[in-house]
Amino acid sequence: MKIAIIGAGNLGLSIAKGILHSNGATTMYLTKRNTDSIKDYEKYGNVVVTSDNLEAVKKSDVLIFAVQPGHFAAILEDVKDLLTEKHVVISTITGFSISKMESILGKDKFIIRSMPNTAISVGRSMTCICSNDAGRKRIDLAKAIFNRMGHSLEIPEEQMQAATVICASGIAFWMRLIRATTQGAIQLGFDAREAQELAMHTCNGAASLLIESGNHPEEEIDKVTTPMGCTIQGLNEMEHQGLSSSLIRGIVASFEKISEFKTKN
Ligand SMILES: NC(=O)C1=CN([C@@H]2O[C@H](COP(=O)(O)OP(=O)(O)OC[C@H]3O[C@@H](n4cnc5c(N)ncnc54)[C@H](O)[C@@H]3O)[C@@H](O)[C@H]2O)C=CC1
Ligand SMILES: O=C(O)[C@@H]1CCC=N1
Repeated sequence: MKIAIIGAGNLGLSIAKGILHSNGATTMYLTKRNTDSIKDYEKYGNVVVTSDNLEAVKKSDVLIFAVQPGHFAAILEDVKDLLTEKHVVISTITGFSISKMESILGKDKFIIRSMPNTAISVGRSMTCICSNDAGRKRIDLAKAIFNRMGHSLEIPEEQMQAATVICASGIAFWMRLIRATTQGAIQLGFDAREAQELAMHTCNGAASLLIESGNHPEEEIDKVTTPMGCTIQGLNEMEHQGLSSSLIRGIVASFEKISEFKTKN
């Protein structure tokens, strides 16, 4: 697979790391306007670093765009005449609709809109995807690419903003929960490094339990909560203080913000 990542910034480089981690490409082009900070990637023999988007597009089949929303239309205009039947266009751009991409590239192009998260760099992204009509022919290819770097789910385009909140911003939300747990563990006497180790591996274990068993979280909670025990005591206190409510409200506030962005653009 010949992949180009157009816009090797935070997310683009996370994807590049995920692709390298999973041996997911025969060649990979990484583009950026100023390439100094990413030249090191050329130490991987199959990686080409360049500021020339046109060269990257010509030499690649799968084009993953990870630039800021304000730059995307102009870049599509620049490359559109180079697109052929071999190309699959995958956008990771927040709030940029498929119809907007089609209006620049044409409806006949294979277009996939995706929302990965930065855990793609370690092969653990939750990635939501959707496509235009033509792109349906390449949706399995897109899923295969993202499944090598985590888990993917096809969703209707209307849910893409909500998926951004849950999956992309979600990394930040979960980080805060892990940090808060770490702070609690330090207060109980662990040193900072151990406290984080306990917090993050417990978090990993909890998610893995659900992924592997298919169980509802409450089924797993029931197994841990001894009647009159310490777990239910802690859990109820967290709920009295608004744990679930605060998470839900934060998610809704984040969605309101992203919806505002959509209206403005
Ligand atoms: N950071 C995240 O967790 C997520 C970000 N996104 C989306 O991904 C996109 C990129 O976000 P970030 O990586 O955070 O931004 P960023 O600013 O770190 O990266 C964008 C990169 O594009 C490069 N660039 C600008 N113009 C270019 C051009 N003409 N040709 C080639 N490269 C060019 C910039 O030099 C920069 O390195 C955004 O649209 C964002 O909405 C989506 C999901 C998650
Ligand atoms: O915070 C943001 O607005 C962007 C979208 C998803 C991740 N970062």
